[in-house]
Amino acid sequence: MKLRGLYAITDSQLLAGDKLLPYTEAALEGGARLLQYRDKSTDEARRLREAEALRGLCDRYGAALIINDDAELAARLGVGLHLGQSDGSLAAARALLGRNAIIGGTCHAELELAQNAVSEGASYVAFGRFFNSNTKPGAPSATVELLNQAATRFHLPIVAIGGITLENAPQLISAGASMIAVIHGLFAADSAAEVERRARALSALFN
Ligand SMILES: Cc1ncc(COP(=O)(O)OP(=O)(O)O)c(N)n1
Ligand SMILES: Cc1ncsc1CCOP(=O)(O)O
Ligand SMILES: [Mg+2]
Repeated sequence: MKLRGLYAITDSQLLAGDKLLPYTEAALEGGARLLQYRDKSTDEARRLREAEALRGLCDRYGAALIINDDAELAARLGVGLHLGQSDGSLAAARALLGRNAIIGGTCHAELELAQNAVSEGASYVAFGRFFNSNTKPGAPSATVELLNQAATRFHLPIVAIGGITLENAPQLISAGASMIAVIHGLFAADSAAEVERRARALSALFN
């Protein structure tokens, strides 16, 4: 699958109640190509159930599901994985999930972290946060200039994350982001119809 376009990431607070499935379906209907299940809870049974439901949705829309943090869950479902710097080894995840799995790594604002991720077999490297983030305000901040440098140096998809909206996304795409990963700017919405509208507008930036 070509890693380009909107990368939607779930949030257990924004999607509380019965919103997880209708809102993520709306994001997929609007054009999201990757969907990350990001749930920090320890309720294994619920996490498995929700991730299975999201895998079914992604299959229907020709998108790919990525599990945040949890290599075992990704292996169990046969889907992709995103790992941060403290979430375990990318190389071990690649060995576990196989050569075709989509595996991404957080690189904050450091090209050297991206170099390591590439060496360990990452499918994409993620930089950010680029703007003020409601979801993760304390994440290290990255600049558009860094994105330019990364795009010149690395020949694999580059994901930008952190405070991304329809207004500020174009500068990241111009600087070389292959995907924009969005939580609040997509899912902090009053209705599924609004999520779909936002996803469509964000996806159209890649046309
Ligand atoms: C696409 C993408 N990029 C970065 C992150 C952040 O991962 P991490 O640093 O492990 O932080 P948490 O998301 O686990 O809180 C991500 N999840 N997705
Ligand atoms: C997980 C993560 N890592 C860096 S910023 C961020 C949060 C992105 O969410 P939002 O789009 O709401 O800023
Ligand atoms: Mg993590």
